[in-house]
Amino acid sequence: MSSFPKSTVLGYPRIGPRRELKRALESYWGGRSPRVELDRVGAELRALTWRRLAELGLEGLPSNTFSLYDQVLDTAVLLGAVPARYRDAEDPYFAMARGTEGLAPLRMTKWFDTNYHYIVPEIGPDTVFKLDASKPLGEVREARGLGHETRPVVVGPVTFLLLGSALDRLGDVLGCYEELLTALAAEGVAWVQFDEPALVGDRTPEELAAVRTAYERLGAVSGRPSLFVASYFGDLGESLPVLAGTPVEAIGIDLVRGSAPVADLTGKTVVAGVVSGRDVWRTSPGRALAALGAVRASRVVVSTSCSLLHVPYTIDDEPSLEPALRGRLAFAEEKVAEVVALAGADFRGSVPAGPSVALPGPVTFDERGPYEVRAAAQAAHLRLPALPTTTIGSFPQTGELRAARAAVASGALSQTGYERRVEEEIERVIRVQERLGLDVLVHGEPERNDMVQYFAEHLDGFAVTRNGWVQSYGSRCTRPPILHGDVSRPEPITVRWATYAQSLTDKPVKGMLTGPVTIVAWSFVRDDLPLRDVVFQVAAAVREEVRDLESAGVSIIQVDEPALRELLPLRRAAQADYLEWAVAAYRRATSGAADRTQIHTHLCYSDADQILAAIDGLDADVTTIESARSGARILSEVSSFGRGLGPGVYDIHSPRVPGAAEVEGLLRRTVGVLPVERVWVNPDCGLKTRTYEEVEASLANVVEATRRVRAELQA
Ligand SMILES: Nc1nc2c(c(=O)[nH]1)N[C@@H](CNc1ccc(C(=O)N[C@@H](CCC(=O)N[C@@H](CCC(=O)N[C@@H](CCC(=O)O)C(=O)O)C(=O)O)C(=O)O)cc1)CN2
Ligand code: MET
Ligand SMILES: [Zn+2]
Repeated sequence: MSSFPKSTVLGYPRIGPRRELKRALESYWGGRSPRVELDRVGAELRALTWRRLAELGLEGLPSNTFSLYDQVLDTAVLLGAVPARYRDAEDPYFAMARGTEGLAPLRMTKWFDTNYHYIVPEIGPDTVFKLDASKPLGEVREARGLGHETRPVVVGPVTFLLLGSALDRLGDVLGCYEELLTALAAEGVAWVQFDEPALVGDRTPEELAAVRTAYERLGAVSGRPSLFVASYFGDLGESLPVLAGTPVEAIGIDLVRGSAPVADLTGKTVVAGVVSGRDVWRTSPGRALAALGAVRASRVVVSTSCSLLHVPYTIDDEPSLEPALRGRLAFAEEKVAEVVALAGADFRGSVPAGPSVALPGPVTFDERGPYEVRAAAQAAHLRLPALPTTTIGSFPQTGELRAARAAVASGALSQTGYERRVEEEIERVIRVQERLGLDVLVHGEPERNDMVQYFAEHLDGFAVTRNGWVQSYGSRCTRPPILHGDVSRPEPITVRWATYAQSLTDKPVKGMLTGPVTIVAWSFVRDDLPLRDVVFQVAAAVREEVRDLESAGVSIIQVDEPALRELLPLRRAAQADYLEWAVAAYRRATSGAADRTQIHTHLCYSDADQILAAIDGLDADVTTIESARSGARILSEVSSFGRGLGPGVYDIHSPRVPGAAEVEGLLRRTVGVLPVERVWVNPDCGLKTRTYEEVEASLANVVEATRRVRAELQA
């Protein structure tokens, strides 16, 4: 058995330093380039990654970390878990990821507590697992052709099945994993990495037994490669002794989120994640060496805390960042260099650092009146019809708008010219909504590159990047802002666009803000303050914006919190505390509004179930949530809120235009469950990724469906 190389990373970005993969994918999907071109770009990106990692001196190179869409979807394909309805599609892989005309895609949801989304495996009792190892084998061979020996990375059986809610199929799936090990051994592969992030969550005794069964069976495969089970995003807790009791040779432990295990792991290799894959800060050598020194194992390998998928490629691509800040930063390439440097240091006998102390957060206090009082004041002021229709905020982000922003950055377009362009777009959005007959209008958010980055650009304490793209799902990326100092709002941010929009119409226009939890969740955040203190600073800035919008005459203000669920700690023991301060921060941001100002909030993930009480606690006058795909279940659960509710009447993630009858059906179901006077009618989420053609057709049907249901109410 070969020993584990002394330095490694658990995974690497794959979208390309200039988003080459995004462009190749979108060009292929749009029919503008052939499949061979997409495959050529993929091969080039893989070669670039291996070459770079080797140049930086990393010894243990991973493979199969590339993906054309998502590594969980790749695992489903590896195991043959392709639902029958996709098998005849022209391209089953992308059909599962994105759907086709007439075929809805598989569900997509957040990867643990990150802003990365994976495709949820659909596994039923009839799923026939059958190994197709062409991708991992292909990457191993491809790397070898380039002179690199690699360690293929595959989502492990327990995590894969838990994500697919099908742990009962363990016995069947293990057959495929056994075959995979045999195939990799035949290829001369020395080590294989199974990612098991699900093991850092609370696991039942049955689930722990599944871990034991899985790795005992895989450990018994004769002639197999050495097994490395990687955990990340937290502590293994009760899963660690279970794993340690199986024949796996190496265990990956997140020493940034988690702490060094007290257990003696003699006999095992520990792949110690001391360089964070979740932030962009340089690693403190003292802290890292102390963490490494505290591990008791036969061999300690230096690694990242998780895949580097969640950070941008390199700070070399950010020449305009302030030098003082730059010096504190490490993106993927710089983190690899840190791993290599730490692996070259002698860390035995280093002393553990003292634990950091959390400060108590500010308490909430409410100035707003009780809901009944607010609702009456708002009704008198707004005079809305029953079943008011509205949208979630953004309208299509056209290529023209993006190009205009790029032109400002390059100096080809003046700031005034750009602002005029934004105003034209706002006017277009207002006219479209008036023509459609919507009741509560939005300005469409054309001035925003992103609902978080835009605010970061206008707040002190944040820096933004030029090329710091991180994959969010498929070809979609974000540039998470860097929250590095105390946050404050030098001047109003959205007021001029909101008042401009309101000046064009007699219908109420909603002001549109992003909430403090979401701004922080979708940024890279300083680590010298407790997260909640940072969130409260952002809440104070949002609160000022709410007040200024109100003073400018805006009578409905929406404060979005789509990431409220995402930051929920993976362990139940920590959840109540998080939810308490997150809700308090939201109320801090919104409770400066007068009773007659209507506060809306928006959340758009189907797995809201676990945080319903917290959503209720936000105390928003109106809550719009995703529901078109999750169905009636969510309706009955939110019916107890006792305030306004807008369960989405159609899914905006697909280009499909819902028929009026279909929307009418959903709406009838909604008013069957919720008191009609509290129901709002809206799509599931913002419309920025759609085209005007799709949006106008869909919204026309929403308005028509609402008209039909209203007519009956009056009858
Ligand atoms: N931060 C964040 N997280 C989120 C969401 C969100 O809206 N924001 N929504 C959920 C789903 N996730 C999403 C993530 C990204 C996108 C998305 O559409 N991203 C855009 C980029 C948005 C952006 O930053 N746009 C910039 C830059 C656009 C650009 O590509 N510009 C060109 C130049 C312009 C041109 O000529 O086209 C370039 O830089 O090369 C702008 O509009 O200004 C993309 O990948 O295409 C959508 C949803 C959950 N997480
Ligand atoms: N107001 C935002 C929008 O409509 C909310 C999006 S939630 C991901 O785009
Ligand atoms: Zn949304």
